[in-house]
Amino acid sequence: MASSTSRGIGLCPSPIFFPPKHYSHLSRQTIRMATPPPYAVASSGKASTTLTEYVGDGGVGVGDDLVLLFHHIEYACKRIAALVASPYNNSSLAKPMSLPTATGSGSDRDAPKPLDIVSNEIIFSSLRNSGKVAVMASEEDDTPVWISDDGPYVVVTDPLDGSRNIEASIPTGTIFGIYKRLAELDHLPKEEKALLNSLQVGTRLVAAGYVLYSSATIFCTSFGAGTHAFTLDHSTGDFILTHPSLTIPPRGQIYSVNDARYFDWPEGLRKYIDTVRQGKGRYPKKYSARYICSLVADFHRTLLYGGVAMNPRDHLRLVYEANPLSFLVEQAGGKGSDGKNRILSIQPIKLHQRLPLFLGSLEDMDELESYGDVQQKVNPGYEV
Ligand SMILES: O=P(O)(O)OC[C@H]1O[C@](O)(COP(=O)(O)O)[C@@H](O)[C@@H]1O
Repeated sequence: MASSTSRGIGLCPSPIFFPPKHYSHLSRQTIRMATPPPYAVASSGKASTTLTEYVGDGGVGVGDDLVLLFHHIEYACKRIAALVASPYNNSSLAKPMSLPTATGSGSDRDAPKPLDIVSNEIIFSSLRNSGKVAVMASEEDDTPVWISDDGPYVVVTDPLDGSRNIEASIPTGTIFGIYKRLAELDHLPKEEKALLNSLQVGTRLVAAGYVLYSSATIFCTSFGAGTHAFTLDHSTGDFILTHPSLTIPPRGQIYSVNDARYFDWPEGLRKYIDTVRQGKGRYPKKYSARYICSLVADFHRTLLYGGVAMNPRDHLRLVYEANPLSFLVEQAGGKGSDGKNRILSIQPIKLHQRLPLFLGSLEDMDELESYGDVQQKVNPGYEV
């Protein structure tokens, strides 16, 4: 295990969720039978669609392997949701850890908090238990972890993004992307094939998603046929389909950026922000600013309300954050770019590669990119 983090940190017991670890050998039909029917009933009298049902039956045609894998990801995210909301979150689990191995190895990663590590552990054990994953590449690990030679999928993940907010109970999120294992690399040594499988270009994504841990826990996902969001019903433990076929408005009235960095921005980005907030852009309304400093939360709001969410400096990661979220925004009719290029077309060359990230409504993104010079090159390393 080539991780800088120790597997086996004591986990809080999961309160109510039935672990799916025995499901890996079961068929989709058997899982459906083992899954209790949803209690929630829409006003039409029709039972609501759960994520499990949607993935299994919803016409997405993803195949049994992906159904199983999703079941395990769903379970992991429910555990993380319980953890971030627990009293332990406000104590030692929220404190940053020193990162001796990563620092010593010249790692490009930020110092994790125990909650980052525990979330990573939860995702890892769920992926392993699914029996469907060949390799997991996590923002919390220095190198990808080879799990199983015959796992059909590769999972990339940021297990708990925005954890710098955790002591203040501000929203956080899990981000993941799923690729097929590249069978043509099977003959290579494990370390090599683990890395190359994890560096697939975003256009090869089979599915992606995020889970927002906020006032509601939202599981938003796409299999390449639209973007759909499910809300956790805490009384039943089911994710209920609440936002089928999410479409981002072609134009919003909100920009989302850490504008304390204004004086480190390039001219083009300053001009763009100055223009839209004065209502002098292509859309003649004064824009508002919203910035939570938690990527999943800022992205989720942008998907629903439109506008543009950005981090113009080299900070967010192509593999774990930019690619999965760009896949989702494109599937919702929007755009993901580094300010110049389509994110999904950028070939990753490093696992923890960082880049400027702009995600949002089609018209807002086109207008922003027309300013050309929007990537922040001055990146002094801010303390908060
Ligand atoms: O400091 P900045 O540039 O505002 O960056 C904030 C961004 O960093 C993140 O916290 C991600 O960084 P971490 O992975 O270190 O938590 C995002 O959630 C947030 O959007």
